[in-house]
Amino acid sequence: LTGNDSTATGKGVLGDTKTFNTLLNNNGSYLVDRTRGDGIFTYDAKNRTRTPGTLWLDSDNVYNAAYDGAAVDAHAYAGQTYDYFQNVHNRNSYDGNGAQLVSTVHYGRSYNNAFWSGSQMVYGDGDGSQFIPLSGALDVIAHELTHAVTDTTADLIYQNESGAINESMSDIFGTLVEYHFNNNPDWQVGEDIYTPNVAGDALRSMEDPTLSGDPDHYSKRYTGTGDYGGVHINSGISNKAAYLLANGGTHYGVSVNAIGNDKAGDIYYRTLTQYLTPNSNYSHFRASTIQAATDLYGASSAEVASVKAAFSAVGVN
Ligand SMILES: O=C(O)[C@H](CCc1ccccc1)CC1(C(=O)N[C@@H](Cc2c[nH]c3ccccc23)C(=O)O)CCCC1
Ligand SMILES: [Ca+2]
Ligand SMILES: [Zn+2]
Repeated sequence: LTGNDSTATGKGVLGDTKTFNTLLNNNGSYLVDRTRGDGIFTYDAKNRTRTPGTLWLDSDNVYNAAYDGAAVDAHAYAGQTYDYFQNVHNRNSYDGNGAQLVSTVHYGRSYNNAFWSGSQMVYGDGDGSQFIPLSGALDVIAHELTHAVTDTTADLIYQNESGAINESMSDIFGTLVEYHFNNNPDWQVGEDIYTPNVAGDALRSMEDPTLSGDPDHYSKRYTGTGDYGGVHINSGISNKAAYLLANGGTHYGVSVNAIGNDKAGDIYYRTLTQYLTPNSNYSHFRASTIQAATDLYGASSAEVASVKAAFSAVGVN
C-alpha cells in the first residue's frame, strides 16, 4: 500500500468532530496512520464476523457519515492510546517494538461486545439499547489494547484470580487513558457506549463495584465457574483498590491516602511489566505492587504505605 500521509476530519460515534491520520492514494483515503509505530490500521467487517475484513477506504478524506463513526473513533482512540503508552510509559505500541495496531469495526450484527482477539481489536455495533458502537468509548479501546500489553508482558491467565487481575489492569489503564486525554473522565467503565436510554449508569464502576453487583472486598469474591471464573466480577476487588490508591478514601474502616493518577499509573505499569506472572493471584498481586512502589518511591514512602492500605481496604493482606 503506497500513498501520502494525510490528516482527515470526521465525526465519532457520539457525533463529536475530530482529526486523525489517513493515507491517500488514487483509490482514495485509507484509515492507515503511519505516524505511530509500525502503523495503525482500521478495517470494516461489514456486519459479518470475518476479521480483519476490508481495510477502511473513504472517497474524500471526510468521515462524517453515520456509518463512519465507529471507524473514526476506533482509529483516533487507538492513536491516543498508543500516545499514552509511548509518552507516559515509554512503551512503543503494545509489544514495546512498534507492533501494528489493527482494529475491526461493524463486527457482527447488533453485537453487544468488543474484544482483543489475540492479535487485533474487534468492536461490535451493539443493539442500540444495551450498547451503541463500542469503539465510541476511549476507556473501552484502552481496555482492549491493555489486554495486548498484558499478553506481551505478565501474560496473566484469563481465568480465576489471574484473570481478574488481567481484567482490572485493563479497566485501570482504560480509566487512566481517559483521564490523560481528559475525555469526560471518571472511574466508570464503558459509560459512553452503554445503555443510551439510561443516564448515569456504566458497564462497571471502579469507584463502587457493587453498583454492577461486583465485589469490593476479597471476602465477597465470586468462586463459581461463570465468566471464566469471574474475571469481570472479581476485577472489582482490584478496581476498588486502584480507585482508593489514586483518590484516597476509607473503605470498611481502612483509610487510604491519595497518591494521584500518575503515580498510581507508574506503580501499576511497573507491577504489570516487571513483576506479575501468568498465574499471579491476589496475594502475589499485593506483594508485586508493594515491590513496584518500593522500587519507585522507597520502602518508607507514603506511596508504599498507600499501596499497602489500598490492598488491606479490599481484604487482600
Ligand atoms: O475485553 C473484555 O474483557 C470483554 C471481552 C470479553 C470476551 C472475551 C472473549 C470473547 C469475546 C468477548 C469486553 C468488555 C467487557 O467487559 N465485556 C464484559 C461485559 C459484557 C459486555 N457485553 C456483554 C454481553 C453479555 C454479557 C456480558 C457482556 C463481558 O464480556 O463479560 C471490555 C470493556 C467493554 C466490553
Ligand atoms: Ca470511563
Ligand atoms: Zn477485558
